Amino acid sequence: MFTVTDLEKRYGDETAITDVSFSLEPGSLAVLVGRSGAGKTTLLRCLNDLEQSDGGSIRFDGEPLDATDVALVFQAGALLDGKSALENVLDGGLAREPLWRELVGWHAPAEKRAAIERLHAVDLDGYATRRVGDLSGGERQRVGVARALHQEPRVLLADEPVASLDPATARHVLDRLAAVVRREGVIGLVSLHQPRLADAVADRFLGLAEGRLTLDAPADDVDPDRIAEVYRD
Ligand SMILES: Nc1ncnc2c1ncn2[C@@H]1O[C@H](COP(=O)(O)OP(=O)(O)OP(=O)(O)O)[C@@H](O)[C@H]1O
Repeated sequence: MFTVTDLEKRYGDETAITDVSFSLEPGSLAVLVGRSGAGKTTLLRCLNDLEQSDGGSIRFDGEPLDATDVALVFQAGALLDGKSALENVLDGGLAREPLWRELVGWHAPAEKRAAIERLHAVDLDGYATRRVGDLSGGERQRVGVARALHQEPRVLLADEPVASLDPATARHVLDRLAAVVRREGVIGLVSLHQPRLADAVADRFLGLAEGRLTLDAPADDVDPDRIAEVYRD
């Protein structure tokens, strides 16, 4: 169980998030919703250790979370365009490999097999040797998901992973992400701005309003009116 308790983050005098507490189960995808400025990115950055929180705790099965347990899905633009899809995914596992292997571009066969399996999981069979710079937005975003999975995280985070995609492509990327989260028993937390898409993939909803958690419920118990409330002034 992934447990966040009383998390707080301030920027100077401004409180970005406060009193944020929730728990998430392995193998489920939680969707984080909220208006612009509600604190979604701040929360995800605190969970990924990109920001130092000002209070509260983040634990996994009662133990403080190790930064290597958490992976953030790279935005498509953060991938290395000149490298192949497979090389970008392999980069996700660099922490497990000696530096010299990366320098000479040689990866252990087991790592390569695992990386190819990650590409398969996001429907990118046959794309291993394609240059990422030549892929479409949806394909690149799926490489980003495969790369994050190759870190073998316990917690997978994504900040608006489909913001720049058309609705059908966005749905496909999210469906693949949800499927691997469920199959691999990872804890998934993604922020989304499109309530319809959120409804299609979420196992649980978290909603932030002005830095406070105002919604935390299984998706089956949340109707569109309840989500609209999170966005209300
Ligand atoms: N580095 C920063 N320095 C100062 N204030 C910040 C910083 N980052 C975020 N904030 C403030 O914290 C609050 C929460 O911002 P955050 O980016 O987390 O919101 P968000 O819900 O992700 O918004 P959006 O949907 O627009 O991305 C906002 O008031 C924002 O202006």
